[in-house]
Amino acid sequence: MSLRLGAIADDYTGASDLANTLTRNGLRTVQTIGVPADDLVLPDVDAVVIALKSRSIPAAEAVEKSLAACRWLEARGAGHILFKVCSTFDSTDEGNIGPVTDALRQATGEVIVLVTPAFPETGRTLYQGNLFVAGVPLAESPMKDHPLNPMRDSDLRRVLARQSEKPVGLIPLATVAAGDGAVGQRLAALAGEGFGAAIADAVFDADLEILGRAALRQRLSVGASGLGLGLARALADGPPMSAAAPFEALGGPAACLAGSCSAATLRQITAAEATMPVLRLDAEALLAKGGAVEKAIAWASTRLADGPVLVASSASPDAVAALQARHGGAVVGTAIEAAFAEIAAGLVALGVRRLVVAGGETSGAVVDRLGLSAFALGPEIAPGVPVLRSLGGTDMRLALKSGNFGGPDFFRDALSMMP
Ligand SMILES: Nc1ncnc2c1ncn2[C@@H]1O[C@H](COP(=O)(O)OP(=O)(O)OP(=O)(O)O)[C@@H](O)[C@H]1O
Ligand SMILES: O=C(O)[C@@H](O)C(=O)CO
Repeated sequence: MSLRLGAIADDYTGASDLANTLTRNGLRTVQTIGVPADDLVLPDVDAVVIALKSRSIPAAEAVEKSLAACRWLEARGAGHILFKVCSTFDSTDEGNIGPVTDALRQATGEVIVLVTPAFPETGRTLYQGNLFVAGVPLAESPMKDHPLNPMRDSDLRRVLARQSEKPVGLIPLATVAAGDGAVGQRLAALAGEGFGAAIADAVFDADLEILGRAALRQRLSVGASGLGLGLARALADGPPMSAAAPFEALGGPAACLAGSCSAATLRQITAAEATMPVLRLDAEALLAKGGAVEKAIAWASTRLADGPVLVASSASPDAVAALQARHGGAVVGTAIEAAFAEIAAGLVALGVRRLVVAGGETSGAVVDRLGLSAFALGPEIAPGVPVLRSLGGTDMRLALKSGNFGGPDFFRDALSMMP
């Protein structure tokens, strides 16, 4: 297997989002959970997306895991490495996008790295280095209230510079519009001036096609699914495909778990109440570890025979802030993720093989606890969210939804595509 593209994703939902985009744009792709074990048999593919849970861990650990993934991909011949970050650039002033980019740049022998989280299909666009989410500046979007990495600066040059060893420059939209040659010249000029990274503006998929071609002249780039689209279209032999083939039906009980507190997930949970039983977890009770997990599994066990259920801890920004003020943000996040991991294990013990999980960190905790090692890509449920089939181990169908992705009826839509 000699890979055309190797990707390192900083969370599991982001990895399936990217793998979906690569697949739809003509690259046969598989998603692995961490660096694959030597005995994991992978299909013949053009691209591997290694999913890490490295977005919100200490920067040094994120660097170490990302370098290990890079070494594995390069050993399989990956011609280009994409570090997949969130389309809302989720990170803090301590990292981890900057430190990982610096380390990968050095490991790949690059001088400067093209960076763009633009993903127009989901409303993420970049102009003058400023990120917009559905037309709203990042710092005014719901991302300003994220439980783990509130984003309160829309200028990504400043955001990335605060995390980086070297200054961060800009590839303005006018340069992008002038073509991949102009982008290459701008990168070379910035490198000559000592810049280590350049934020590239992009508003339309056509901009990302140009950036994909320019990025491929380098060993490394950093971005979200939009850049994945550009890279895949430049690398693929065939035309984009409209839809991946569905997997065979699995049947049996199905469940949804939501640990995401993103605005889209909150709306989706409310909508789900019309179509399935919903258990809203008491976050204080989960932290108290007084049997809340066991009660949630027992609640599900009496309902699963009648149809899918949804278990959610999701809360409004005010409630999240109040809980974090009482216990500390990291303590809260880790405890709730651990609770979801145990609930997922309990559901699988009850026979659940079809599972929808909302939230990147939540998905990471669940998938790790279930011991799943890789996924094949199925049809797209919503932009950025494919149906996944586990490879090796227990046969399962999953959907790992990024917090802000999906329409109001996402949970119902996902289950209908995972028979
Ligand atoms: N009621 C709650 N109060 C505080 N924190 C919560 C609550 N419920 C869940 N959390 C935590 O909030 C975090 C949500 O992050 P997660 O990545 O799962 O969702 P997201 O950020 O919306 O998704 P994505 O990263 O895919 O955009 C997790 O650490 C989760 O444990
Ligand atoms: O890029 C995105 O927005 C998503 O793939 C993601 O990474 C959310 O966790």
